[in-house]
Amino acid sequence: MAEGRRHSVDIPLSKTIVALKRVRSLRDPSTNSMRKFATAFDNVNWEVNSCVGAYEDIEKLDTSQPHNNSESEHISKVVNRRNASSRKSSIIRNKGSHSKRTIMVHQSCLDGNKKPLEHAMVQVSTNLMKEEVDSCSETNVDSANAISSLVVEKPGCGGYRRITKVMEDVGISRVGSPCLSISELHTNLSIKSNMGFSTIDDVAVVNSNYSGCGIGYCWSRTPKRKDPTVSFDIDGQELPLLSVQWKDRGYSDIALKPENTRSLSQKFRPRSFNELVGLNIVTKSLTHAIITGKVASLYLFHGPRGTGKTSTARIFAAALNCLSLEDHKPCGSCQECVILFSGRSRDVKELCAMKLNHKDRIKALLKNVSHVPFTSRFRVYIIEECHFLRGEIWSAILKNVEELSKHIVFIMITSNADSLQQTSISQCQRYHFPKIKEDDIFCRLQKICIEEGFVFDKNALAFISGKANGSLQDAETMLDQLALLGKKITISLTHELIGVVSDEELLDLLDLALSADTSNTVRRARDLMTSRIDPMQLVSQLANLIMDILSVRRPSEFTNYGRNFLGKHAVAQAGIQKLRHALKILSETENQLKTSKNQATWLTVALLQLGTQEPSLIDVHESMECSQVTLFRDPEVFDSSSARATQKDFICYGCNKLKCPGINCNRAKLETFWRRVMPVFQSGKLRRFLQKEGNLSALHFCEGLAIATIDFNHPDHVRKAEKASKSIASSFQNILGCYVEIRIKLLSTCYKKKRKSFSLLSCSGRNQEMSEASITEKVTIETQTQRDSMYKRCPSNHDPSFPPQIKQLEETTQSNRSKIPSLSIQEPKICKSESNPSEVGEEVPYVGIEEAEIPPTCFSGILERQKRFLSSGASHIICLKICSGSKSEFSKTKKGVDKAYFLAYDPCNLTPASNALIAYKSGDRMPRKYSRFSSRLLCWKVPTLSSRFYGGK
Ligand SMILES: Nc1ncnc2c1ncn2[C@@H]1O[C@H](COP(=O)(O)OP(=O)(O)OP(=O)(O)O)[C@@H](O)[C@H]1O
Ligand SMILES: [Zn+2]
Repeated sequence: MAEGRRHSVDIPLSKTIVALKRVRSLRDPSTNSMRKFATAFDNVNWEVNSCVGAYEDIEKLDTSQPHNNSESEHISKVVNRRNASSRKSSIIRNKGSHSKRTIMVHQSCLDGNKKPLEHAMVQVSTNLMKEEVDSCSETNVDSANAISSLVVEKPGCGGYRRITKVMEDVGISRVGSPCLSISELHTNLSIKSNMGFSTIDDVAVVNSNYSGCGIGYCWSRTPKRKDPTVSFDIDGQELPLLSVQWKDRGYSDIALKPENTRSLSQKFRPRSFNELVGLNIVTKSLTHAIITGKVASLYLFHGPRGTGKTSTARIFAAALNCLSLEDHKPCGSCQECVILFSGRSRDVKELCAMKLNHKDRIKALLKNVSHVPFTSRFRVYIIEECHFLRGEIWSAILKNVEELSKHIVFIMITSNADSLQQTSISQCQRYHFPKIKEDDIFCRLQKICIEEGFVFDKNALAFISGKANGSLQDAETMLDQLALLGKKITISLTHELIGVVSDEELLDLLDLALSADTSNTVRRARDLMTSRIDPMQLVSQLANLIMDILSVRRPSEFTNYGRNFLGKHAVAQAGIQKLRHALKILSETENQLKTSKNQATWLTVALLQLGTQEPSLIDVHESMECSQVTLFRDPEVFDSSSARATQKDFICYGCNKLKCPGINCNRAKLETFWRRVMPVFQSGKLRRFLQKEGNLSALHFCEGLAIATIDFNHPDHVRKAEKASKSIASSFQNILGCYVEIRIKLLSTCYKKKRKSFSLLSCSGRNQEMSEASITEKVTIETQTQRDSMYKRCPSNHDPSFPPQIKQLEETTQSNRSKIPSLSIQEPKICKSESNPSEVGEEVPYVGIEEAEIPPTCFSGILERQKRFLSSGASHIICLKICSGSKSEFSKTKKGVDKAYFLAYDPCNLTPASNALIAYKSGDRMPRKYSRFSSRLLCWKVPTLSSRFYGGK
């Protein structure tokens, strides 16, 4: 403490109090946490000391309060016995669970209880190490017990009262703050004084010279003590271990006083193994360890957050030290239990790994650890977030843990066990804390509601249970918030608070999307996303709902509406396939949304894709029912199967038909597959090369063998691809799980070279040669097929009402196909109306964009118009996307927009059948990368898109 004082800055107490008040106002209203604002105060140690000026301030504030002699008499006894030679001091420490603040009031009333407070000082501690470890341990302080950190030595001398008066004057109250209100302070203190010393809860004696263990205060905020031989006042010698008196006087009630809690989580924090929910195995094992005395020195509690790891660690620590003679431990009422649960045990410390990540600190800890426990049987160190511990710190602990006393127990806690090194955890007894089951969470919430007298709707609780994602803590927090809105917890209130939509609304949206009702899907999705729900949340809700449907978990829980939906979409196999496809799209969309600035739009696009079903690879595999993996592993088998395969018929992936002539093959499906393979290529260079130059033109399966044909336009590219054929094949194999033969093809009659077809085995000399003639023939057929296919799919050929400009545009596009780039087609029309999408559609087919703004309505207008593409059999809906990607890049080029290209979503993956839109700046050349697609695309020139287009303001 002397060390700390050297750095002290004296500030009057009145300022301290004002600061306290300010601290309270800085509290984050959503969490009531100070974490956000704590930094500035982290190392501040407020202390009232013997500074004359400060004391005068206090005197001025209140001199009228009478002193409480009975309190002081009692306390002074303790003081004298404890350390007569030390400077006597009173310390008021106020440490909320998050606020990381300490208020210390030192009082030099050496001799008695009637002297007024003489000194006051606010100390700013620069004893960093100590402070940091202090504050780290504070993060775990149960705020319910925040008051127990109020430590007053000699409260009877009047200083305390004056201070409380000051606090009262500045209006500090307990509500929403880790500080007790003045009335609570008084109440607590008077209870204490009535109960005598043994009933101290909020009052303890601290020697101001005490410098502690070097680790600072533990979560229990127990004052540190240097010399373990100095007997502590509550050491069991003067007081019975299981004091009936205590129980009778409600000591434990005070320690665990539920009114002091700030949240349901704190109030209902479990204090015995029985109260833990969903952790039967863990509790059974730990209880058994205690009963049999087989206590390990190192435990690792890992699992998702909010599943009771910390609570279990505390209960285990209490059980280890519980003095009850019965098997049911912790009893909750013996001295050890009470002290521990009131958060003041000196032998059970909770530390944060982040703060221990320092050699000196861990040294200090291990040195300290070698002492025998103060009062308890076991000294327990609970180390939170242990995945932050550095390797060397782990080693230091592991090295020492065996040599340490048998009475030392480390409990490592983490929610991220994957990041721990195997060597670190090999010595630990590991306990996994699984996610809590929804039913268990539901029961727990119900119990809390009943105890709290909330009126509740069971559906609301069920909904919260599902939303909590296995975290009971999250569920309790949600309930807590709902309870603030009134005593009745209803499902609609829950939806509103949590920002989700009801199952009915979700089903409605899903129904529209699956039925390919484009305009209504867009409208409904927009309604939801503009006012009710965040796109990310909507994706996740939709995905969960589909999973529920697929798992047929809750059909009975669906309303009539839900059952109708099930009847419509989830009865036939095709419906199930569609839902699976939808789930897949949603999961891909979720990833995409994470980096997107225009989430609502992309989600709408994804929803529109739900109606267009493309059987996934899995489906193909299933339908083929082949034992691909075995065949892949066994070249001999492959050989024979390959031979058979060549004689047999291959199933085309594109059209799912045998002997596919390649004419009606669905190119889009191949393109989608090609796109899926891309991320699997480990080499970015190869990936970019294939993406740019290659094109998957065929994929055939037969009994564990797949043959993929990739086209290139230039012999150099073919050569390059040949070199990489092995890795291309293995990437395909990774995805398909079967043997894959890669055939590389030159897509031009100008290059009539002899080409090889490659398989993985080709590297071992089993190349298959294709005749020159066959290649040329196939190439010609394919290009012709592509053109036919594109022409057939042109919406204008099916839809007589299609605007003539588009027809003309398409014709021009066709005729321009050979020219690269073939860009100048048609001047854009400017969107006249932002508000009416249909008007936009009439004015400008497909694209209507105004220089200044791209209102969402315009965009939906685009989507609206694209419905035509869908209805005419197009397989993709393509949205515009800025190609250069980043907003900053756009801003840079905003003025001279010539560099800002607006390209269709990943144009590399477009096919003629995609009927894609591509837009680019007037007068500009399309980037070379995309130019080869220009012949396949319908092109418009568009004026500048504003930044609002992609989510800017
Ligand atoms: N298994 C459980 N049984 C009873 N209550 C639980 C359980 N899990 C969580 N809770 C509730 O959640 C609160 C927080 O739990 P606790 O701090 O023990 O979880 P944790 O797993 O350590 O979480 P974190 O990883 O976020 O620290 C408790 O106060 C309690 O109310
Ligand atoms: Zn006990």
